[in-house]
Amino acid sequence: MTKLVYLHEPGVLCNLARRYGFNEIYTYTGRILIAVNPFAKLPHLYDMHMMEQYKGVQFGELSPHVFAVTDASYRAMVSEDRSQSILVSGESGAGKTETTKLIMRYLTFVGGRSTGDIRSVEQQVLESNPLLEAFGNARTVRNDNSSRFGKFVEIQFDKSGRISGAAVRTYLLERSRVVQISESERNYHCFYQLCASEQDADKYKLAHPRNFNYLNQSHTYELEGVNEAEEYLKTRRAMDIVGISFSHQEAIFRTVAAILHLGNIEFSPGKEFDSSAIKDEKSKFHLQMAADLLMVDGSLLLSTLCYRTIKTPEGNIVKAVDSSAAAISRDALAKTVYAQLFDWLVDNINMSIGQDMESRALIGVLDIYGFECFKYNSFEQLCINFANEKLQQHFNKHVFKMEQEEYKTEEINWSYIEFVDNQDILDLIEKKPIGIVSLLDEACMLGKSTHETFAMKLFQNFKAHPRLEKPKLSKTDFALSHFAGKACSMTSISCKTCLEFHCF
Ligand SMILES: Nc1ncnc2c1ncn2[C@@H]1O[C@H](COP(=O)(O)OP(=O)(O)OP(=O)(O)O)[C@@H](O)[C@H]1O
Repeated sequence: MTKLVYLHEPGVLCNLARRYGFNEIYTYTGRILIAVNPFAKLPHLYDMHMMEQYKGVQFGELSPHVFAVTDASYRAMVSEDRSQSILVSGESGAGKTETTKLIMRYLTFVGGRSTGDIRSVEQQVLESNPLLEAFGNARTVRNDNSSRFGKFVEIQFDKSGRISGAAVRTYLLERSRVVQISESERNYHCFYQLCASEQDADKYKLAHPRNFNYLNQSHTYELEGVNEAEEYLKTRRAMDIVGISFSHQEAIFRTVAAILHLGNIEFSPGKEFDSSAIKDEKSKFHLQMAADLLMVDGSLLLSTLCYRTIKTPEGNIVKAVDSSAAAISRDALAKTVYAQLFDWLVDNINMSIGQDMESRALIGVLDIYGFECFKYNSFEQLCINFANEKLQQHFNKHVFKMEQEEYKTEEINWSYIEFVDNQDILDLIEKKPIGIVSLLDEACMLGKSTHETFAMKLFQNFKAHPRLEKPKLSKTDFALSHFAGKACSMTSISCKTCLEFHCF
């Protein structure tokens, strides 16, 4: 890419398209590898012969390839005795998860496990994939099996450069999906698998997904070519492999079923002003089911949803909430329980794979959502885009700031590269005591905050901030101007995210 005469967006796109036309899906921009998803199996690109070709070869000597990047990272770790990271970023369906798997395969090839274990780390991490996918993947408009969480896979090495352990760390699980799904999309796969599981579905009083509010909002139940009952058995098998006991497996699916029943509890206005009550007999049934499955007291669960406790210096005050607030509490509970279940699963996977706490160095592969900008954006998009701004800052610091400092000290003659520093937007979001996150924290702590009061406070504090905009027709939305794309040091894409404020 850097050899192009005109280094601008049309030139870059044309170059990528022409190379793609010759089945060249990889292209370098300096040390960055751009991959264009082939959406076709290209086994010759990834076979043993290919891995052998790239092993130990100087970066840039052979055609651009994900193995070359991984090899360079491995060599740097061994020669500099320092941990390395590979960032895999892109929009949904771009091929991040596939690329992460290829990186792991290559690392196992060059650093094969030292302990004589028959199952390689790659195998173990891959074997845990069906489990992570059942609970962390869902159908989106872009991808039938879209990962709805970020993942940092750590491959740990001993002093001789052999793999000694691994761990998976997950980030930013899309919790909102548990209670809310858009048209043509689905909730997490595990819900549909359990509904199709026949005996277990009967045991937990489940039925077709159309009967559950958390699954029927999008009217999309099936995935092409997927048999949910078979997938359920695969998930169970993956749990066996990871070493999750039968009783724990039962507890996991009890929790999944409880969430579905929780979603069917509806509220109506209570007798007193601003209070709520359970709506009807059907809701009562689901409340009792949810309580039984979660092993809690049904009436206590109901009062937890219909009342809130405010802590004051004089003691706790219990206050009734209206039916819409009770429904928000119900959804918050469902999201929290699901997120905790997911984290628990990840911990179990890590115990099974085996981490090496004393590893010499590691190679981390970060597979994470790129910038997101939908028609309606929520707190989750704010977090995802903030994470991307942080990564961009890290990249700027290492590729531009530090590199150029080094040129300066070594008195190398070069022309200074202009880059957009995104520190201002990071400050806007994270600075204490006044930044978006601090103001949100404050709003959540004050009982009387509303979307309007939060927005007002935000605009009062950042009246003329170049990265913050007030959309014309709304009193509660705000827009952030993000910067992405500078990673290629040539494109600069401005992404505006309108965020509706939600109190969590
Ligand atoms: N290198 C590749 N070779 C062949 N097919 C690929 C390759 N990379 C991606 N694909 C195809 O693209 C699909 C989507 O890829 P993947 O799931 O890795 O995307 P993603 O970027 O992780 O998406 P999401 O963010 O939604 O999880 C895969 O199921 C696969 O069919």
